Amino acid sequence: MSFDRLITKIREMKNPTVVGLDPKLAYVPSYIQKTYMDVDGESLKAASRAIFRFNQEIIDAICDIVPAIKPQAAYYEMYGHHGIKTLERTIRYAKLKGMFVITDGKRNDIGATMEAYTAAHLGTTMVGENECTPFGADALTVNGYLGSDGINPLLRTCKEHDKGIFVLVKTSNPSSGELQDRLIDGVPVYAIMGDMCEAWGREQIGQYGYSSVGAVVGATYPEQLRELRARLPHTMFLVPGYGAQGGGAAGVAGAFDANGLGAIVNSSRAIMCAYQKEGCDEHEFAQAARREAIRMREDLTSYIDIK
Ligand SMILES: O=C(O)c1cc(=O)[nH]c(=O)n1[C@@H]1O[C@H](COP(=O)(O)O)[C@@H](O)[C@H]1O
Repeated sequence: MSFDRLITKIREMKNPTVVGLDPKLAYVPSYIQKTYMDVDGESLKAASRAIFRFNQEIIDAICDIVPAIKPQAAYYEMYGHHGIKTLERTIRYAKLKGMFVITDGKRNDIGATMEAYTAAHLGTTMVGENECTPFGADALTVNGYLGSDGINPLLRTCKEHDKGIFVLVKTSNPSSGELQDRLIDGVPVYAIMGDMCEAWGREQIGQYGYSSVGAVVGATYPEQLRELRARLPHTMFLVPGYGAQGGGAAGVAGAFDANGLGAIVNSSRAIMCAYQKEGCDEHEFAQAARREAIRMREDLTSYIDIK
C-alpha cells in the first residue's frame, strides 16, 4: 500500500532510475525485424513480436542494475491487439525478472470507468468464480484533473493489492505551463494538484514516509522539482525528461530528500537507442542500453547520496 517495494529496490541497487520501454519499430535492430517479417510479413503481428524480443533483451541486460521499467501504452496500442499482447508479455517478463513495472497510461475518467481502468492495469477482473489479472503492473500513471472520484477506485486497489499511482502534476513538455503554471488564489495549478496527491495518499504511508500516491514532475523543471519536494513530503516523484528531453542530473537532484530517496528518474529513448547514438553494431543494442543505464546511474549518484 505504498511505494515501499520500489524504494527498497532503489536502495538495494543504489539506483534511482527507471528505463522507459517506448519501442518504436525504427528502434528495433533490422536483423530482429527481419526474423519476424520473414514469417508474418510487414504486419502488426510481426512488428509486435519483434518489439517483444527487443524489450526482452533489454530487460535481460538491465534487470540486475535497474529497479524498474516504464512501458508507455501508446507505443503498444499503435500495433493493435498484437501490440497490447506485447505490452502484457513485457510486463509479465519484467516482473518475472524481479523488476517493478510502471505502466504509463495517463488514465482518468469518471469513477465507474476508472474502476475498469483500475481493474485492467493494477487489479483483477472476475470472470465467473475466477479472479484474473489482466496486465498486473505495479503502478500506473494517471491524470488527476477529473478530481477525487476518478482517483478513489485506484486508492482502494493500491491498498488491497499493494500498488501505486503517479499523478500528473508538472509535466516535462514545453507547453506544460500553459495550464499547470496558472495561479488560483496565488497558487500554481501544479502545486494544487500536488497538494491533492498528498491528501489522496494520507492513509497509505509506508515505511520510508512515502504514500502509494506519487506525482509526475518533469526533469526539465528543476525549480519546480525542488519546490514540490519541500511542499509534498509524502509524495514519491516520477521524473521523466532526463536525457532525450534535455534534463540532467544536477537539475533532478532537487527531487530527492535528505536520504537520497523520494524520486525515480526515467529515461526511454536515450537507453533504447543507445546503440544508434554509440554507432555500435546493432547486435550489441542490449549491451549499449546497459552501458547507458550504468552511465545514467553514475551521473545521478554523483549528485544523490542514497542512504
Ligand atoms: O508520465 C510520464 O511518464 C511522462 C510525463 C511527462 O511529463 N513527460 C514525459 O516525457 N513522460 C513520459 O516519459 C517518457 C520520456 O521519454 P524520453 O524522452 O524518450 O526519455 C515518455 O514515455 C513520455 O510519455
